[in-house]
Amino acid sequence: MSLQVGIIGLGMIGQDHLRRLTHTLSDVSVVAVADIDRKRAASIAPAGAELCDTPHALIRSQKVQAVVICSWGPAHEEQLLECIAVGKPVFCEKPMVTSEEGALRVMDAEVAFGRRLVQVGFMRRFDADYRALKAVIDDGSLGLPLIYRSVHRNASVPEGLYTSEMPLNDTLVHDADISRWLLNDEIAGVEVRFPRRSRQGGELRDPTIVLLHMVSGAIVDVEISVNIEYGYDIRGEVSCETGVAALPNRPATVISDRYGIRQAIPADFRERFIEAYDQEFREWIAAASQGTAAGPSVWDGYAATLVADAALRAAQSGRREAVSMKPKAGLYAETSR
Ligand SMILES: NC(=O)C1=CN([C@@H]2O[C@H](COP(=O)(O)OP(=O)(O)OC[C@H]3O[C@@H](n4cnc5c(N)ncnc54)[C@H](O)[C@@H]3O)[C@@H](O)[C@H]2O)C=CC1
Ligand SMILES: O=C1[C@@H](O)[C@H](O)[C@@H](O)[C@H](O)[C@H]1O
Repeated sequence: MSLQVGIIGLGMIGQDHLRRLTHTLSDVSVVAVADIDRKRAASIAPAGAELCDTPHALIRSQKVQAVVICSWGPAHEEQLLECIAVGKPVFCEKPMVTSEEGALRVMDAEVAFGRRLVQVGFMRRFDADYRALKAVIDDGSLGLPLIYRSVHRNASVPEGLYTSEMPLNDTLVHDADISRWLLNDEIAGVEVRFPRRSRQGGELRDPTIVLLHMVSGAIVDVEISVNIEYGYDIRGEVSCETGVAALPNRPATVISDRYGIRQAIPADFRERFIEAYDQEFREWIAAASQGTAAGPSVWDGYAATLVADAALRAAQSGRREAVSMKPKAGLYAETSR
């Protein structure tokens, strides 16, 4: 029987995930939806799906075996805690939560439950190119990783809705997570620098440079630019002791014509990571069907939250700010790597 899923939040990414769960992937059916914008939910709900008045009603619905959370970040904690309270597997979009205290509450609840239920939406880990890059680092043929450059460029962000804090507490979480995963390391400290401001973003403080100091001593430098205009551009390059491994540009048709040689650039994350999101959900469906979760865990969501908090502090202080994690619970021993 297919996994009966309920989706909370049917905005941009919720609709994209609804499409893949209803049209692309197998062994799954969307049986319920909820959104504080009821009209939106009603207009988007697939035929036959229950339109729930609240996330609470969706999570408690007898029909729903597993939950997908695509609401705004500040709503995630309450919804996650409720899923854990009823023992339902849950996929939660990033950011997992928006405070360290919130991350610890979710972690305590899952640890007390005694089994992993939560997968966090760090889709880069499911991307074939990032997986190939990690395989090269892990096989050790280039020696130890020393420096990782992570470039994260968005064509644009919604004016007025995307604030100057968001490069650090919304966008950076992907680079922080992929750095930990690629380098098999944890983040010990964070520095933030602001280069010349781009005129593209109006009042927005953009771009941003973040240095992530890893426990091993490796350093990650992250460029976050959110108004680059030409497309969505994600790059990564790992300098190791005896070689360099780089993430390829997205394979796309190369056009040669009178303007030169051109390769299309993805418009946004939905296009660039379309297969990664599909694979992320394939693996989620497989684990949730067994009543559990795999992939990026609450521990990883907690790590990303601490890094976001440290980055916000570092932006204020101009200094390196420490990231200090609690000891890892046994439940998360097998995850992250
Ligand atoms: N992994 C990824 O690449 C991406 C992740 N995201 C994350 O997904 C989440 C949603 O982002 P978007 O779809 O871009 O936002 P959005 O604003 O387009 O959609 C959010 C939807 O959730 C609903 N909502 C908000 N609070 C709610 C609540 N308490 N209960 C029920 N419904 C609620 C809103 O009415 C709206 O329909 C965010 O956490 C965002 O960071 C977004 C884009 C890409
Ligand atoms: O999660 C995402 C967005 O919320 C965020 O705003 C973008 O910067 C990221 O690239 C995208 O993956």
